[in-house]
Amino acid sequence: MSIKIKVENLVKAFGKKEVLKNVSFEVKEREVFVLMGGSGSGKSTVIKHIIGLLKPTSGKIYIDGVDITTLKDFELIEFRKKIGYLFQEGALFDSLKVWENVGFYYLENTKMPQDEIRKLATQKLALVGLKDIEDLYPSQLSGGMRKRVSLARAISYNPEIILYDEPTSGLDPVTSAMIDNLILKLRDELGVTSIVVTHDLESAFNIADRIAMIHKGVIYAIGTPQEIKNHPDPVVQQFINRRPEGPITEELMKELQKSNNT
Ligand SMILES: Nc1ncnc2c1ncn2[C@@H]1O[C@H](COP(=O)(O)OP(=O)(O)OP(=O)(O)O)[C@@H](O)[C@H]1O
Repeated sequence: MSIKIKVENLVKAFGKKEVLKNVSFEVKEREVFVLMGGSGSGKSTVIKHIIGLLKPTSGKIYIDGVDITTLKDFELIEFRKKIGYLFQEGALFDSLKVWENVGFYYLENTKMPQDEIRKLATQKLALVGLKDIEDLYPSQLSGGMRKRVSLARAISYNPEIILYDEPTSGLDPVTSAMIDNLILKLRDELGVTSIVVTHDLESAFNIADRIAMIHKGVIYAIGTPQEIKNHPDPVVQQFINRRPEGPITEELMKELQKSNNT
């Protein structure tokens, strides 16, 4: 399988704070690649670079062999059509109806008649298990429904790559399982390549072809779900077994002490 996304020596600093110290990984075509790590470890920052919303301090990001960090703004806009992005907080437009949110790309960028866009929105909504909500506004939906509407929007223009930022957070277990199935269905039926940022360990182990753990600004561990389960490193074991005590907590306490003393 060919390499769809390659992140090479990605470094990102916000002011003096270096969030990503040196992140490198490759995602193969049709792969479901899960990125996990503690809060604030830089997962969303990584995927914002892949869609070109952030520019690296240094490093390269290749999509289909093209280094997107060197693209001009108009080239980047064209390139983004390959990529669907499910924002962590959903990011729906409150003043637009559900169908307009889902069909936003077509309303903004094409001359497609409105009734066709609406039909397309209905189809995408059905894919995420929603119906008869086209004319509602986001404020009239539950959190889980809003998340699924965002997902319907992310898949509206049939992207080759989908970046999911915590797709199952705030969802009930059944809806979460449905989203997991949808991620796999998009891979199997449409050949989509996915990067999924998640804290939901059950979902991660269910859907991942490979899992990478980001810690201290680098890719700390990477492998198949089985390899990660059997990983000998105590940091990985503390994380995947949700243990409150261990090296991650100890490092955190040391950092807190250090900042209290300065
Ligand atoms: N635009 C920004 N300006 C300044 N700091 C930022 C910016 N974006 C992210 N950060 C910082 O970078 C760090 C990583 O943030 P990021 O959102 O990537 O983490 P995350 O791993 O996705 O966290 P979570 O799991 O809590 O969503 C955090 O300390 C955050 O405050």
